[in-house]
Amino acid sequence: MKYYSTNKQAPLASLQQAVIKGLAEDKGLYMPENITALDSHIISSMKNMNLQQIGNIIAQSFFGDSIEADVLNNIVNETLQFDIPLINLHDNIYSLELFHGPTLAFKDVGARFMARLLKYFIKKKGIKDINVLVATSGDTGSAVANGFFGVKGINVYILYPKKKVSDIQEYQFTTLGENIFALEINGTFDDCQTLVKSAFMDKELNSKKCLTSANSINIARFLPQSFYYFYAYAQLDKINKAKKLVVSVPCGNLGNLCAGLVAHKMGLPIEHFIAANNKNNVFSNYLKTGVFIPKPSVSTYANAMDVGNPSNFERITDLFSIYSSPYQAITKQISGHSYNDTRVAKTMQHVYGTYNYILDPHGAIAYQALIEDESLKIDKSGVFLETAHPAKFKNIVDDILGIDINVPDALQTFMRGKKQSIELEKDFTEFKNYLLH
Ligand SMILES: Cc1ncc(COP(=O)(O)O)c(C=O)c1O
Ligand SMILES: N[C@@H](CCOP(=O)(O)O)C(=O)O
Repeated sequence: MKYYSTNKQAPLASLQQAVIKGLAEDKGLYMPENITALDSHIISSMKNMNLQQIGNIIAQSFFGDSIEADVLNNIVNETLQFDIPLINLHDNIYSLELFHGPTLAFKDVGARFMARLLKYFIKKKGIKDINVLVATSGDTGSAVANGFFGVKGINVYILYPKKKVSDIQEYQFTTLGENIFALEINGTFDDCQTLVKSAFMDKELNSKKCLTSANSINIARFLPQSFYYFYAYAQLDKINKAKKLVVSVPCGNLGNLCAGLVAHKMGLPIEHFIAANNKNNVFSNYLKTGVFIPKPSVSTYANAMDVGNPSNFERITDLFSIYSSPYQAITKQISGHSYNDTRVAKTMQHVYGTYNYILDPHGAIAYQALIEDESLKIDKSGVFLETAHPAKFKNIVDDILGIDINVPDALQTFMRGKKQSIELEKDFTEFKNYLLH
């Protein structure tokens, strides 16, 4: 399988090239040339499979012609060492709990997969030294740091917006040391993302350093995120509730939603998607107006979704470019909602008070969008993605719910470490000089 750039101005790349490069040289995002539809009987047999077995089928379909079967199989099995349970919250509403991995957010799936695949490719190619650049609004940083920690020959640079991630998230990627370097940028997540993308376009930097990205711009981070859409379906199918499925996704950089759309293109019968935004509503505005206008992000309770210029918008438009009217096709498939912090707090209080379930602010946005969206009728099943453990946002959750949420051991371990970070301005020359020092 070859990968093309969404900007269509770069040569096709092999999987190995796409993973090692991260971003295409025309600044576009790589997409697979073919997204093969699975036979419906394979999808219906998934109800009798576990997560690893399902992950292997999907991975085989994407990457099977580029990697030996046993290698791919091991990568998938090592990646998916935790469950992703679907919890019936009430009536026809289900929470897909994506926070049971080591860093307690959905990013663990893509980050663990990518770390293993990159290790395999750099060994095969004899690359001795590679630098992974990551922009994070909170969760990608910790998942990638965890995935690459201690791996010889790989240095990870995590760019995060100063004072705009939760305390626990910050501990998770600033306390590890060794090959993990945290760069505290005086700006927003979008500034961090722009610095990373600029680094890939800089000739001098690329002639001196081998650079790649572990954001969802990297195909190996992005595509594995479709595994769990199939697994959610399989869990519902097992209890005869998979017909007429609506999925609500809390959106920031749009990688997670886009992975769901890829799963749908592979034949997964999801009837409708809901894109749930916080006040950073560039995408839900686009769904309403047809105009995509990036804007500076504002800080919200759901900080990991504070994105003003989502990267994967171009993958979404690319997926729908086969239609004569892409915008109409997109809005038929996806509806959008946006909520402010007051609404998020009310939702969290309502769900905790009524169902004794603690939502994190990101999941709360997806839940609210799901129950409000007109696509969710009584005969349908509604799934929202609960993308992070609520304890990652302890201060906010405790304040809103008046509780003292228990912090799992996995998170407490990080909090015992010492923060080490380097402060930088949102200035490319400063960042470049830092990388070259
Ligand atoms: C907890 C959480 N929810 C939702 C999102 C938004 O996901 P995406 O950037 O793939 O749209 C993020 C950030 O990626 C996140 O960390
Ligand atoms: N919300 C993300 C932002 C980066 O998203 P990515 O999926 O493109 O890596 C975060 O938590 O860092």
